[in-house]
Amino acid sequence: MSHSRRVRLPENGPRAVVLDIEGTTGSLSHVRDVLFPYARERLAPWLTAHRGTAPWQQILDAVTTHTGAAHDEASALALLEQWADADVKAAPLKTLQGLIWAGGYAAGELYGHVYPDVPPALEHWKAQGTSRFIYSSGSIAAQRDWFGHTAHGDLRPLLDGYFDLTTAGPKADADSYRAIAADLGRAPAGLLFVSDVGAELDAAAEAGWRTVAVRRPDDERPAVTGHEAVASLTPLVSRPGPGRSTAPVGTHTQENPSDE
Ligand SMILES: CSCCC(=O)C(=O)COP(=O)(O)O
Ligand SMILES: [Mg+2]
Repeated sequence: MSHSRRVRLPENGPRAVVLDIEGTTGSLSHVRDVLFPYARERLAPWLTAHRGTAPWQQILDAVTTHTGAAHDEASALALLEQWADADVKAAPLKTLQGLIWAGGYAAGELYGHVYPDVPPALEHWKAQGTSRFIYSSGSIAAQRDWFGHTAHGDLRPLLDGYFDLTTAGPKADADSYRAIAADLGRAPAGLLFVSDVGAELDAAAEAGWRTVAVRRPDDERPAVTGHEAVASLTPLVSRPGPGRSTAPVGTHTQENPSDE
């Protein structure tokens, strides 16, 4: 893996960094070994407990829309369980996982794992005038809960907005990065995407974005190739920037509207 000093944010013009969660800002194993099982064992109980309510109907409608075929609770549950078991990034599952996890955070049973280099990196970019966004397959509600419940405190004030499958599209699709750039009103060359997944980075690069691959030391998967690579966010913030302020614009889910 390279830890090259060539990693740089754009020198001029609007600048924003878009960060992945699982495997990048937070631990892959925490998502897969804690969050996913927590939701998996509660899929059926959640549907039973919420039967007939608006959120229950929203999930059934989402499964119907996603598959193009009508589903009742039993057939929707069967699909949701299949998707969960295969880690399929299907929006209806991601929405339901987020609803279930919300209960876990509220009960103090869950927390969002965030690596210690992440808060100072976000602080640095904020001070530098670089906008900070999250793009994850997890629902926006799940992303907010994750960053709102970390060992480093509530990190949401350090973030300008969130993108997910429903607002941007699949993460391995270049059109999703074009959609985010359009939403932010920014040229792709002024955007940096940081992720642990090569296919996502390839898609962002295809859309004209700058890319950096992350492979955390506790992550045993093979290194991502074809992109600048780092083991933490620290190399990305080692250079003092000119500090040009860039207000987020567009229809993305925006945090801190006065924070620019
Ligand atoms: C707290 S967000 C949960 C992450 C998740 O559900 C997921 O599938 C991981 O996707 P990512 O795009 O963050 O790698
Ligand atoms: Mg990831």
